[in-house]
Amino acid sequence: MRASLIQIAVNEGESVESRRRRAAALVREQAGADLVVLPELWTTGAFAFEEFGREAEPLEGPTYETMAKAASDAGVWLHAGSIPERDPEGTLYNTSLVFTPSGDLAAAYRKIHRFGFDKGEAVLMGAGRDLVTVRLPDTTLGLATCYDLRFPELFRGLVDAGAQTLVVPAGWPERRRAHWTLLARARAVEDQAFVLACSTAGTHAGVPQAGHSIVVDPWGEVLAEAGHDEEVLTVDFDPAEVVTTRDQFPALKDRVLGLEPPRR
Ligand SMILES: NC(=O)CCC(=O)C(=O)O
Repeated sequence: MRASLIQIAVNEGESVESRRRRAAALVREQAGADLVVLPELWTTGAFAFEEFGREAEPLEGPTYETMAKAASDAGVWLHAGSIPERDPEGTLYNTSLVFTPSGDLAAAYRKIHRFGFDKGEAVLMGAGRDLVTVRLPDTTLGLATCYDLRFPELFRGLVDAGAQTLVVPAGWPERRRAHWTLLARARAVEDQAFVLACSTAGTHAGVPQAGHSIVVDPWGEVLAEAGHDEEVLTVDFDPAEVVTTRDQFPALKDRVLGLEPPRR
């Protein structure tokens, strides 16, 4: 299976419309890949909080339309990263879109863990509640977004729902790049799954982005890692390795659930 992670640069000098056109062109260039992945909130930038309300779209808005067409033009499964979605009641969500090679929507995932503590995304956006998996011909994707990477229980939920390839679009800052790489590898090792983690390049809202999109195999080995700037990271992997790893080192079967809290 071939996956291409588009580590697009999100800089303030470029309009959302220009970046949307550029992202679509980059997706079309990946014809021949099985799966193409874009990062989190690449239209606005994940830290450009003031843009969320201004650039929010209905689910089937301009980014949806452009990406559906790009997926069908390229004939690829497309995880189109996430958009600031405005639902019919006016609530904003950080929503990922996955399209089939025919350009139909296969899944939408609203980010569950919002970043920012008492500001930014955490106060501007609503939280998703639903785990989302997507069945591809050769693997099952489990969807998560950026800050979700810090919450292993979400990923265990995805594994329990059948996920074998964990896809994590992000707008991760350079300041915490070491966490990004460490957590991507940790999720791969503990869940015995492929991790495809696609971040942004560039600088927006004064926050330099980490880049360093990364693909990790179920043994925790890094199959490919991008540099700091915009690039397309392409990797070939065998999704069946999830099954062999889980068979040969069946640690997931040793999970003990429902432990008692300490007695005082
Ligand atoms: N957009 C995000 O979720 C940023 C997450 C982050 O910076 C971190 O977890 O650290």
